[in-house]
Amino acid sequence: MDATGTIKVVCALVEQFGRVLVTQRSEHMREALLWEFPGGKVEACETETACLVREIREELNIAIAPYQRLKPVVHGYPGRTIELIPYLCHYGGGVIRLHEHRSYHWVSPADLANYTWCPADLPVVQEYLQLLKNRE
Ligand SMILES: Nc1nc2c([nH]c(=O)n2[C@H]2C[C@H](O)[C@@H](COP(=O)(O)OP(=O)(O)OP(=O)(O)O)O2)c(=O)[nH]1
Repeated sequence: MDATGTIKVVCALVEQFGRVLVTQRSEHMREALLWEFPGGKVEACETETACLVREIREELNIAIAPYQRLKPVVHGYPGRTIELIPYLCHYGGGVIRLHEHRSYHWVSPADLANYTWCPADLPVVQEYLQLLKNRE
């Protein structure tokens, strides 16, 4: 959390074979059953990328290598505000085992718009689609 009370959350856009990994929050989590890019809250004495690597290993059992930070999104949920910080990541090995999430999909860019996203993720999806267009 920073001085304004905003909660810092990092999330990973893990890419493999032209698809990106998306996860569905479980019924027990806040924002239940909505889709997100996996990640979590940054602890006080941890870098963003170290946090992301740790969270993805803990939640999904895979290794990742973050390589590009995207534009952070500040979003107000009832009672709290988060700053969602996305990173493009390479998949670094391991077999996905879900420890917290309900489900996961490897999604092609054209299908990203069909998911029911956490509201904070909508600008991230838009930026990612734009970035892919510029890569062509
Ligand atoms: N990991 C992740 N969280 C997101 C995304 N979009 C989004 O709005 N969030 C929200 C959901 C949660 O409110 C918060 C992340 O918190 P978390 O998953 O680490 O923990 P939590 O709130 O479920 O659980 P708690 O520790 O507060 O009880 O950020 C996203 O793409 N990835």
